[in-house]
Amino acid sequence: MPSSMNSHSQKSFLRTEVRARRRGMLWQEVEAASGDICARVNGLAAWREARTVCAYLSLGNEVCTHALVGGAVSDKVILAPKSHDGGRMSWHRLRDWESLAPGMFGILEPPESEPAVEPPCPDLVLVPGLAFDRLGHRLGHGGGYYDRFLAGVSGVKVALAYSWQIRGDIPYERHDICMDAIVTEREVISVRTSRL
Ligand SMILES: Nc1nc2c(c(=O)[nH]1)N(C=O)[C@@H](CNc1ccc(C(=O)N[C@@H](CCC(=O)O)C(=O)O)cc1)CN2
Ligand SMILES: Nc1ncnc2c1ncn2[C@@H]1O[C@H](COP(=O)(O)OP(=O)(O)OP(=O)(O)O)[C@@H](O)[C@H]1O
Repeated sequence: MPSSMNSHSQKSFLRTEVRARRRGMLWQEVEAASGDICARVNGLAAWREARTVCAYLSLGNEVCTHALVGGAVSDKVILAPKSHDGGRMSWHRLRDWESLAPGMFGILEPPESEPAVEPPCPDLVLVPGLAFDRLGHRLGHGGGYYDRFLAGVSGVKVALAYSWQIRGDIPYERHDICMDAIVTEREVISVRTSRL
């Protein structure tokens, strides 16, 4: 990446590269790695002990959260987001998979009948992203959705990523919120061990 770029241009440059690589993954790769990643999440005390979890619902070739989240709806309060204009998300109880329908961005969202939980106060948040570094910096799609939300969250922030999404060259800015851990198919990267 050209080092003369400012962090805004560097982010756009990296987004294009990472999106293309992720779109090129085979579904078998997505499934296999997602299974390994979710098994690692299941092994974390922070996950097992969490009563309320804010979880992203995966789209396309993102690390698939459907099995992990679907398996937890009976013993945790799972909150899933609805995206709104202006980079904001509201969080709604996920009760059953059948009631979900694609919303903005084509991502599955809870129905209008499910009221927003405000504030959501999660013990743990499952965070999506395009790329991360080992210090917990995150590159997202650029809407500021997760930065805005996470700025007010005190629960443990756990990102899910393929090991190739861990890089040393993530541009970051003051508003970017760091992850507490990043779980890949190969390892759990604990940025702040005390929180896991
Ligand atoms: N699952 C999920 N929910 C999220 C995010 C996210 O990254 N993942 N976002 C985080 O900010 C916000 C929405 N922003 C988004 C912006 C662009 C794309 C997108 O273009 N995704 C795919 C294409 C998906 C497909 O295959 O149809 C891509 O990366 O190629 C997704 C979400 C809020 N909710
Ligand atoms: N806490 C915040 N309050 C207000 N604006 C914010 C906040 N965090 C980020 N933003 C704004 O959101 C925009 C996008 O930020 P950034 O490029 O870091 O997004 P991202 O983390 O890649 O996106 P996303 O969270 O949607 O995946 C920026 O213009 C930034 O100023």
